[in-house]
Amino acid sequence: MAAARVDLDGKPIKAMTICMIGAGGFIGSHLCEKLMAETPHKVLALDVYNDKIKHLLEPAGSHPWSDRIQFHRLNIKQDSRLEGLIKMADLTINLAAICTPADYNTRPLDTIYSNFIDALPVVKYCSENSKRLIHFSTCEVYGKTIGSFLPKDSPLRQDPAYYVLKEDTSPCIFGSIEKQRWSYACAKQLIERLIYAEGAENGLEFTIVRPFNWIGPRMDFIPGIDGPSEGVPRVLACFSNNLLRREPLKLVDGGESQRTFVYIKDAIEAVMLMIENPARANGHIFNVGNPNNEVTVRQLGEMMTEVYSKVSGEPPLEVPTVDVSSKEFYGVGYDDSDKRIPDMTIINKQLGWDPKTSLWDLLESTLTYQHRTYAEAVKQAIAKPAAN
Ligand SMILES: NC(=O)c1ccc[n+]([C@@H]2O[C@H](COP(=O)([O-])OP(=O)(O)OC[C@H]3O[C@@H](n4cnc5c(N)ncnc54)[C@H](O)[C@@H]3O)[C@@H](O)[C@H]2O)c1
Ligand SMILES: O=c1ccn([C@@H]2O[C@H](COP(=O)(O)OP(=O)(O)O[C@H]3OC[C@@H](O)[C@H](O)[C@H]3O)[C@@H](O)[C@H]2O)c(=O)[nH]1
Repeated sequence: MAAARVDLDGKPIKAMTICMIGAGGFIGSHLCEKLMAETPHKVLALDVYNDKIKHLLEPAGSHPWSDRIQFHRLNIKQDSRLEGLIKMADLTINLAAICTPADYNTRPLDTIYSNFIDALPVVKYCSENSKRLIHFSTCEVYGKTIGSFLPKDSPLRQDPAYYVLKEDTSPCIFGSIEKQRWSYACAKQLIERLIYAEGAENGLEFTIVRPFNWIGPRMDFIPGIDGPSEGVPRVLACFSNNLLRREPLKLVDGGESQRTFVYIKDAIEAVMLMIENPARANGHIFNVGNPNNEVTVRQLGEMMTEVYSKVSGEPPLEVPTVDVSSKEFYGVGYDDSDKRIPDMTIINKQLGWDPKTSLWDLLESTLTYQHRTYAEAVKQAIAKPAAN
């Protein structure tokens, strides 16, 4: 298996050691799984939690990859082991971040520290030790589309030039400072600029990834089951929680915002190409999303209701959705990206990557997982509310 691996230019791929920061999260867990199952690479997995990668780590010594993955429980905010681990690796991948919108306006300081200040030493150690860095940014750096500022009935709103998001030409458009929603996007933008400058001035070999709503199994948590009862995760987990509890799905401000969703397994293929094709990936910023999977949040809710009914065998609620204001749901300072369609030209040209999975198919496999993993626990929690 390992001997046959070649890169996009037909050259053999050498086994490498990867320092993966935030390896215990949603994306990290899928990336670790893929690296263990299909490559000879070693992973130094850094995180404060490891629940989502426990199946790869335990029981110790029982997997064919046991000697290729090592978990290091550490907080990159304050841990002197960080530089040593980066030095031991050929490549560092930084996924660590606060990246849940409910936090951006309610914990703006933690959000800014996590996405900018805490990422600084990682960039510095990579630059000083001449180590390659793949840094996870976000599609939120684009903010709002130019088209959103046009009059509602302007025909220009139909012109892709006013809404398709391109790495090298689209501006970054955020709301005013009191709209603290943008604390995250702004911090991510500044760390992107810093990494880019390290590349330009000090020769840092970097790749920046801008994920566009990657979704799939193990994303976030179900409140009161494997996360805090009052916690507000991202939309996939919010809607899954509502479906599992047979509650109407809450549509923020009418559910009019639009998103494109990409299946985590498709997106991980793109990251693998970046890891194994440094000559094609270095110095680039890549959108990673699925422009064909665009829906409004309302349409997402309707589709998830239909798919969940199919996979669970339960009929949908008579009133499947309810409207809620953003102030009520997220608090003051919330704002939203109106529309997010990634331009795919650069990733397609450099890495030949295209997403494959339709929204219906990715929801079917993801909601089958949600149902199998959580339905019983949710039922028990509902039956014994006092114990929770
Ligand atoms: N999932 C998406 O669609 C999406 C979209 C845009 C951007 N991103 C970016 O991708 C990255 C990963 O996202 P995810 O969806 O896997 O999120 P996640 O929250 O599931 O994973 C992040 C992981 O980082 C860890 N972490 C955070 N701070 C840390 C610290 N100080 N020290 C050590 N570990 C720390 C967390 O414990 C968590 O396991 C983030 O940078 C996020 O901004 C993700
Ligand atoms: O229960 C809910 C949850 C969310 N929503 C809406 O659904 C949309 C998507 O919300 P999500 O929480 O998934 O997150 P967003 O797409 O707004 O941002 C995400 O995008 C990229 C990443 O950087 C982050 O993971 C996150 O910031 C928003 O319009 C939100 O208002 C609901 O209508 N109801």
